[in-house]
Amino acid sequence: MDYNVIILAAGQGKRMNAGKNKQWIELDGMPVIAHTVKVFEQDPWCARIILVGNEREITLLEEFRQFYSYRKIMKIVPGGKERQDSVHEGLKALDDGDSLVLIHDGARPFAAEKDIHALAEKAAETGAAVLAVPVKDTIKHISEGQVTHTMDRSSLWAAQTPQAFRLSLIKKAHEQACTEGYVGTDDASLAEKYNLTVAVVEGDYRNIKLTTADDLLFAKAILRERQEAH
Ligand SMILES: Nc1ccn([C@@H]2O[C@H](COP(=O)(O)OP(=O)(O)OP(=O)(O)O)[C@@H](O)[C@H]2O)c(=O)n1
Ligand SMILES: C[C@](O)(CO)[C@H](O)COP(=O)(O)O
Repeated sequence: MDYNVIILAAGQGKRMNAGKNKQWIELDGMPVIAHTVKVFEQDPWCARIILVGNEREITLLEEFRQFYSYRKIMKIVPGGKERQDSVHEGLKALDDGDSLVLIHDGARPFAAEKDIHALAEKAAETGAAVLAVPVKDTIKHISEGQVTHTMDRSSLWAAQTPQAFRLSLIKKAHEQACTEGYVGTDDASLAEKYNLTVAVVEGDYRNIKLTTADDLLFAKAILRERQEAH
């Protein structure tokens, strides 16, 4: 099995409040983005990486690629204002419509190879698949400071990345969304909007997105657990 991956690093990390793009925060002496790229550099199924970065950080990303001798990064392209715009830019860098593309947040450094493989296999079969985990909390619907109702948790799952698609399908969905001005918070939601079936592969709770400062505590614990396992 062969896939290409688009890794997104063109955000600002406002909620992390680190005074810089959160991709450059160091964990175990390596920036977050280096941990994320390493997962795919090491995965034999990954053929090519498209890295999407901030316009003003492209040179920094070129230097980063050289420093870590990452060989699979085929292109480093500037992203856009929203995550969806950045994915769209990444998709434009790929042109084999039949191929499988994975789309992944640079801010998720702990995706496990076995989950990536299960996801790729599922998308190769169905055209579109996401990693997700069942929600653990009770979820309330709130309006004007009051609970309107409690959701049925048995059908609620939290979507993660990577998400995997046949390139032609997700390109078409992104182009249509762009034309219509539709914005979704992930790529699968665009596929859903245009009536594509999206399969779910159960992921791992450790595949966190580093969003706020408290996520770094969990990240450090995950790295410590890995070191102890070796
Ligand atoms: N215009 C954007 C916005 C986000 N991302 C990327 O999408 C991933 C998930 O987004 P998120 O966690 O929201 O990152 P930020 O946008 O950086 O964070 P914030 O919303 O707190 O500013 C991150 O790896 C981020 O770099 C991107 O490539 N381009
Ligand atoms: C794509 C994503 O990581 C799936 O959980 C998430 O939707 C990104 O969301 P954010 O709004 O950019 O934090």
